[in-house]
Amino acid sequence: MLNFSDRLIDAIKKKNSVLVAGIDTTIENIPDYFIKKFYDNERSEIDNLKTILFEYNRRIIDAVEENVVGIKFQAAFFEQYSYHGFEVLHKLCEYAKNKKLVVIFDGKRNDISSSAKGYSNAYLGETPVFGKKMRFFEFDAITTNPYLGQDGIKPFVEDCERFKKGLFVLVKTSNPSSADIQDVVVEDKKLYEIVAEKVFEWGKNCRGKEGYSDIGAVVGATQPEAGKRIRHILPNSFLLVPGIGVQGGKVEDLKYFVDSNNMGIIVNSSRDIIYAYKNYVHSDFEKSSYLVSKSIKESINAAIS
Ligand SMILES: O=c1ccn([C@@H]2O[C@H](COP(=O)(O)O)[C@@H](O)[C@H]2O)c(=O)[nH]1
Repeated sequence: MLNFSDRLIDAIKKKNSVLVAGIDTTIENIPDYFIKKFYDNERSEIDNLKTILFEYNRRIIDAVEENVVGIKFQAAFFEQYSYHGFEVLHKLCEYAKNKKLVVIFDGKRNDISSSAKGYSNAYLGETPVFGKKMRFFEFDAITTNPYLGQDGIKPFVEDCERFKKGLFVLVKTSNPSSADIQDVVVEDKKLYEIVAEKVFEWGKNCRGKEGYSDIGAVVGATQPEAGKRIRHILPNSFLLVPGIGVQGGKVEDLKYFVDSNNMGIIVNSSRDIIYAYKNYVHSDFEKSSYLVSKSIKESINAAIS
């Protein structure tokens, strides 16, 4: 099997898209007509929740697959429904994977090394069970928190090497308070620059045949200045860039995040795509999500070409 970065490059070329659709769906935001269609009074509330959450997101995936290179599943939106949500996440991950989409688990996980290994087993690798190895999820990549340093990251990096998976380490996030900690200056450098240097170190032995590392970084689209700096520190890493649209990140600024080949980024959009029906003339949510994802894909391509 190819390295994660090589698989990602192949998928980008095939789709002519660096857009990733984010699945951040809550039941409250699913259109009433869709809920009515699938809600069955004979079923339990939990069974209705699972059915409707799966059926809505499955249709979103079908609607956008032509325009996106992958799907990013935000853990929080499944965790809020406890293990019922995780059952749906499991099915959706498999569904997207069968469509040859790159699937990312956005869980921002990490801990001390023994616990980090548990996370990595779950989402990237295998979990030992009664002397056998069991694989529970088929994600291609995961987002991680760098705060615990190298021993927390190592289990993930080892599984990336072993199972040809990818990692996106939080370096500079898109939220308004990201400066509180990430911009703190330590010995003339901002903390996020030091984290980016660590990402370079952690990823320098995990390169695919195209020369890109399988260990990348999350950098918010709302942070073009940081994007420029981080690209300089990480010339051969993929940047996962969330924050366009609702959060205020501008597609035109993506030119600061790409590498010298105008490559090396994937760009996430969640709410603009999954709830496109709210802003669109089409009452049909699938058509709305299709049209919005097509338009975002085209505007990104124009901005980085
Ligand atoms: O810095 C970060 C890291 C992660 N995210 C996640 O991306 C999506 C963004 O959703 P939109 O609806 O497109 O704003 C969401 O899942 C965040 O948790 C981020 O926004 N910024």
